[in-house]
Amino acid sequence: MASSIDLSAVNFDTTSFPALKNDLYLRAARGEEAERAPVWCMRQAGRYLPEFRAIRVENEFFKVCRAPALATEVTLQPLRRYAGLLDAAIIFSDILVIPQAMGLEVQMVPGKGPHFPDPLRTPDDLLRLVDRNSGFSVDTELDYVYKALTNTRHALDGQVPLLGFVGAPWTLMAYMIEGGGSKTLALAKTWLFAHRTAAHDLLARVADVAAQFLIGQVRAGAQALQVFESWAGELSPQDFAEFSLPYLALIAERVKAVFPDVPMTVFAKGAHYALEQLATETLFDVISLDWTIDPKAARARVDAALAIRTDVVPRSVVLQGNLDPTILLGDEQTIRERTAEMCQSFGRSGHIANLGHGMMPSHDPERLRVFLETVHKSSAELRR
Ligand SMILES: Cc1c2[nH]c(c1CCC(=O)O)Cc1[nH]c(c(CCC(=O)O)c1C)Cc1[nH]c(c(CCC(=O)O)c1C)Cc1[nH]c(c(C)c1CCC(=O)O)C2
Repeated sequence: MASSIDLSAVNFDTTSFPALKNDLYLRAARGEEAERAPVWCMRQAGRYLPEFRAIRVENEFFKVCRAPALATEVTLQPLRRYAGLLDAAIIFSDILVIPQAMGLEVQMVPGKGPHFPDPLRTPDDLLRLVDRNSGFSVDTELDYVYKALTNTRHALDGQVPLLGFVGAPWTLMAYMIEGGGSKTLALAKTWLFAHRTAAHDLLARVADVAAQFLIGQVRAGAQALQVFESWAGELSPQDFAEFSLPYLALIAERVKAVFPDVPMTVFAKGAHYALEQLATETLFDVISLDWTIDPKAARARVDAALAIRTDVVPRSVVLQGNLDPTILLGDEQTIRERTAEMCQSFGRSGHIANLGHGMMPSHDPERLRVFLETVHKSSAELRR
């Protein structure tokens, strides 16, 4: 199967792209009226799909990220399988391409996840990172992601919009110091409380790269952007306010200064304590929720926070989410019920349907189809 992909059949022309045929996601993300909630899934391309695993047999994870034809192929796999059911494509890549570009080695260990053989240990290790001052160019280092985006945008032929993404500074810092996944993030959090200046230095450098990278992704063809702060929930509200929020806000500000009309989503997993701040102190258009918060409560809190802010330009904030991904391990009847309840709970507007986190390798692809079909049906009924 993998060998049938022609690696030379690529198109890197960024001057013209096919016309968009389904703009439901973009309209919803901008807070415009939509006939139903658009739907897509985090990790919609991944190991739960046999066609993805088939590609991975012969191709190491980062090789797929770096070969535009392969990245395009796996990005399109869920679009093909769930024809007409997904309203967005997300480029196949990883948040860890930034630490790699900044000079750290990252391996993807089968069955274990990401592994940094030589992570940052002490503030002195910051000298090992390359940045703008050492002649490093984001656009050169990460050009392979731009090529994957451009080629994928052509291959999509306007079926749905193409999303680009980055990892947020705190989450990337945590990986760069922990060297992989961790239960407590004790090493990374040591920096917050023992090396506070170095922590801010690192966060600022990553934020700078992330903002430039997102701008480059739009130039390459991304039509909307998402920032993943997957480890926000490990921070107290006070520490989120110091070590995460300002960098999220900075990234959105810098991208919006160049591309004000490109919708931006923030997914700060576990940080529902910060909903009000995300809504009023950043320029993100969409806040993505995990499943630990009731959508109705989230909507009410965001709207209340926006209503009392008379000092900013009035804006609406769209919510994305938030079905617990493990519900897709349940029976079809339960998936239908819980998905319909979720749609109802988000209400008749301002919702992009998604899971509260990514697809898991143990998911049955047919259960995801039930979720997608149910969103189409219940959301349209709700708005009729
Ligand atoms: C934390 C994080 C990472 N990567 C990402 C995040 C943020 C989202 C989240 O919180 O889950 C983001 C990501 N990673 C991947 C995508 C592709 C696009 C999509 O959503 O379909 C996206 C958006 C592919 C991937 N990234 C990874 C895979 C599986 C690796 C493989 O094919 O062997 C995929 C499809 C590997 C990866 N990459 C990362 C981890 C922790 C792992 C291992 C996780 C696992 O075992 O499922 C870091």
